[in-house]
Amino acid sequence: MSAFADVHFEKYHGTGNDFLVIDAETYVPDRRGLAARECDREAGVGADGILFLALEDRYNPPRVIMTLVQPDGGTAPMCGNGARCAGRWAMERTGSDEVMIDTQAGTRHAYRVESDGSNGSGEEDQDQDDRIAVEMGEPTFDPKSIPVLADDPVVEESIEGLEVTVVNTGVPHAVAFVEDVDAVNLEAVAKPVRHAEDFPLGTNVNLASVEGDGFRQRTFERGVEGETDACGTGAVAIAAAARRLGLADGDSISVSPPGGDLEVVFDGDTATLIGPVEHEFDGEVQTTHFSSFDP
Ligand SMILES: N[C@@H](CCC[C@H](N)C(=O)O)C(=O)O
Repeated sequence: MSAFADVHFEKYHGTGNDFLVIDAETYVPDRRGLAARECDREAGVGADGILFLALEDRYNPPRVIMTLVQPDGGTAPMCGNGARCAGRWAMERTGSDEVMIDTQAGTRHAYRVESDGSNGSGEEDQDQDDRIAVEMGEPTFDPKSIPVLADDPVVEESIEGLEVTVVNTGVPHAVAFVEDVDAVNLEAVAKPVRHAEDFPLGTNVNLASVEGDGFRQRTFERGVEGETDACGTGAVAIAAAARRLGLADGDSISVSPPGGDLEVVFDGDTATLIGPVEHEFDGEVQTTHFSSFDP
């Protein structure tokens, strides 16, 4: 026997990387099924994943436990833009300007970076104009931590015909620097790398090209199994790989995916991801409750 229940969601995006946010207090028996159905851009609401967020507001700063369920039904240990959206969600609920986010990749500090108001926005919109920063930890090139099957760090090596540098920024990323990200068929070059035997858990695949002082970004995401408008861990991966290859100096690196502009700031080797987050709209989706008891 089964019954339907309405589940409230809030839709957020960070530079176009979009998520349904569901309060983890809401009982959703089949999170995988809900994500597969509702992330579909034709049959469902459409999103790059569902963030189930459990707020613990008795702490100061408040804590949030973040679980990202992706459209393929799997969970990811970390999501940079998801964490920025989770940060905004918790800040809206608590009024706090900083929160701690518990992810499978570790606890991350998120905080509001106030807008200087120079875009002429009125007071009411000021909060939405503020950017959200998340401290992302230290990117690692250690093969075992990525994981990638190699004895030494994979730096500018060919995997499935693409010259990549491989780094973990909470999740695995392969980064290829190319002349022009738009001149490459991302899907065609990324899929073989995404599924290469070198990566026991698979990998996300990024293309980057130099633009001005920063980089343009295109990312093929594991779990979405397609290109997304932005990827935060991918932006950090591009910045970390660029520093390692001597393509960037300075502590602040701008990375621009199709959905907007991100900034990656290094303090030593520790990276912070900064960018806009928007609360788009709210709605209801249906979930199915199954019961084995049939009177
Ligand atoms: N969009 C995310 C990354 C989400 C996880 C990734 N698809 C994976 O499975 O590793 C981001 O902003 O970092």
